[in-house]
Amino acid sequence: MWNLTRFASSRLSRTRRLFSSVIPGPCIVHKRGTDILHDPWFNKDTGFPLTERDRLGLRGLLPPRVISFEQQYDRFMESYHSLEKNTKGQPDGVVALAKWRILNRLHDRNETLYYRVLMDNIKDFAPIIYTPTVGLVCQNYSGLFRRPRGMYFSAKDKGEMMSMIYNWPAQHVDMIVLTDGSRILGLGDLGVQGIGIPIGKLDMYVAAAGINPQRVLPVMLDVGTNNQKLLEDRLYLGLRQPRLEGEEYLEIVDEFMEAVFTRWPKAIVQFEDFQMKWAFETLDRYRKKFCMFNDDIQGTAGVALAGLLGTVRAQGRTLADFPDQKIVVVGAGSAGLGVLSMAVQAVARMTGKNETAAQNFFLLDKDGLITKERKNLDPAAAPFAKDPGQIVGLREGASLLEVVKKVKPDVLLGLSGVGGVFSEEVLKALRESGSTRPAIFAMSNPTMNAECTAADAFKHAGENIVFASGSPFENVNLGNGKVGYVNQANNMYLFPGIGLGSLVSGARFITDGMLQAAAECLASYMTDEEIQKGILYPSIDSIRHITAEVGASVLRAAVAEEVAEGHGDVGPKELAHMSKEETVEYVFRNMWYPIYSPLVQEK
Ligand SMILES: NC(=O)c1ccc[n+]([C@@H]2O[C@H](COP(=O)([O-])OP(=O)(O)OC[C@H]3O[C@@H](n4cnc5c(N)ncnc54)[C@H](O)[C@@H]3O)[C@@H](O)[C@H]2O)c1
Ligand SMILES: O=C(O)C[C@H](O)C(=O)O
Ligand SMILES: [Mg+2]
Repeated sequence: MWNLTRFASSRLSRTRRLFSSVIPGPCIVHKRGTDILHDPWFNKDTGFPLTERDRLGLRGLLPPRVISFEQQYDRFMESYHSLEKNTKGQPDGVVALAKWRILNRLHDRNETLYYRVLMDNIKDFAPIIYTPTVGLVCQNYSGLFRRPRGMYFSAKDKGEMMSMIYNWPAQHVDMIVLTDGSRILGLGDLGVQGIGIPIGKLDMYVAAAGINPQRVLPVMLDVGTNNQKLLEDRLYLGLRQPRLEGEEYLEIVDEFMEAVFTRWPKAIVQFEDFQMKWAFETLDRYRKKFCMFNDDIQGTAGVALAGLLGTVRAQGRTLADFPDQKIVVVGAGSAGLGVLSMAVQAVARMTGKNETAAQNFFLLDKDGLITKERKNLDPAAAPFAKDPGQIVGLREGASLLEVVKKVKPDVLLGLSGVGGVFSEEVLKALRESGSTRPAIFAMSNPTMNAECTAADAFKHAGENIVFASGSPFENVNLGNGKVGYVNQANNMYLFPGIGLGSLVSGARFITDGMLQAAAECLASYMTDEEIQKGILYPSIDSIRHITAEVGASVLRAAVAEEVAEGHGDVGPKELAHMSKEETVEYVFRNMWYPIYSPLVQEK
């Protein structure tokens, strides 16, 4: 079942080879003159060749010298590096926002150049356009706002959404990331300011999955906010009213979904950073009706499961030992429950036993260990609630320290949103773990919400641990030339491939089988050699390659489950006849790559 195919070490060179052959086709433009210069999709800045300057009415609107794409690229990187130099010593937040601004300005001006620098420098730039800086951007959004990006549907737009959706200028939309801003990373309810998250996620879609940036749409559903500080902030840009609840809330989301799928029936909607009750409710409500998924529940689960399977391998054991792993999950929200559900499914498949699949998993929330004695036990958490007395001395609401001391877990996995809950005492208690190589997953974002830092994990829990965090940390210098490797366990390794595979297969829905295929693909990507070093996930530098592989796995699962309807002129039968290699090539061929296309004026 878990067929761990090893990939050749030439992964990266293969990606480069596939893209080196991209020849840009002509691009039809309906505009002239300054309208072209002000359109970031068509704009080439000083890169317009003289022939195009003549044909498109640009002569005289630009300095005379034509600068090549490579020179423009170098010029941007030079200004970026001098900004780094000039801001040295300033507070981290100031530097991060300055870097975000310079990238955002390029994004606003010239998308081709922006996405090329993003792709080529993804390791350095992901922490700016994505977690952790995107969190800071959302917190300061009302002050940082200069020009809109994406669409805003508010509670005041009820009854108008079907016509509003046609205000979006692009004729085709493939990928939508939608939030209501109610649980932005671990930062809570940020109302309309949460729009930064769909923007950042879609930047990752373009960079990692090669989704055409002309076909993405970030969306904010503004149903109010319960964040008192924002309600009192005179600069706040969202609705100044408490969040809609119950049916009133669902009516807004229903209306939005109907509008989107009426205009773009083949679009995919990713729900992102919804508070738990709406995350589960909307997933349940729409997943059999529309092509959609919830990234925090489903994307996170696959990435965590791949990491958990990697951990078993890192202990020198076989995957058949996974059901014996004792796993303590801290955080019983949308992410924590999503992870446990997928882990339980994996155990049930491996052992053939459903009833006992959750027995080695322990779940805690803000009130401690969840047992069957919990008052108002959330039905979603019920399958993981322990029988009190099942483990001597473990009572309802036991603290994390008590649980770690008694259970001696192989894995401690945090999705609580609370920085530092893996305290020194808890980490030291993990030294008594039954595992030869305990694992710590401090998955909450952004950095200050991580359950512990990488340095503390290696210092207190021991140097032989495996460590992963949701936001990036530097590797830890353990002295004597030894390095504590830091993995980034973030759903960015899966959501782009889930979206891409669904898109190019023309999936009607996103099934459990497709999500499982995505997780298996990620789990099997790493070689034994890498895993032995504690490296559970690919380098972010190869995110485009892993995303293509994940996309192809998702596509094949969609075909196998008979939900693939085809894409463009490739029908379901042709998809079904493709070999594994052909699906990967097909996915690569469908990935957009930033390169200046010759512009042709529409007659
Ligand atoms: N790394 C990733 O890919 C990834 C993916 C999704 C979510 N996350 C992060 O996970 C966190 C939680 O997301 P969510 O959607 O599940 O949120 P949520 O609000 O639905 O759930 C949070 C859970 O944590 C529990 N909790 C709060 N304080 C706690 C404490 N002191 N001890 C133990 N449990 C505590 C709450 O009771 C709740 O069960 C966020 O910080 C988010 O950024 C990371
Ligand atoms: O946004 C991220 O970096 C991961 C995840 O979706 C989260 O909500 O924290
Ligand atoms: Mg999220």
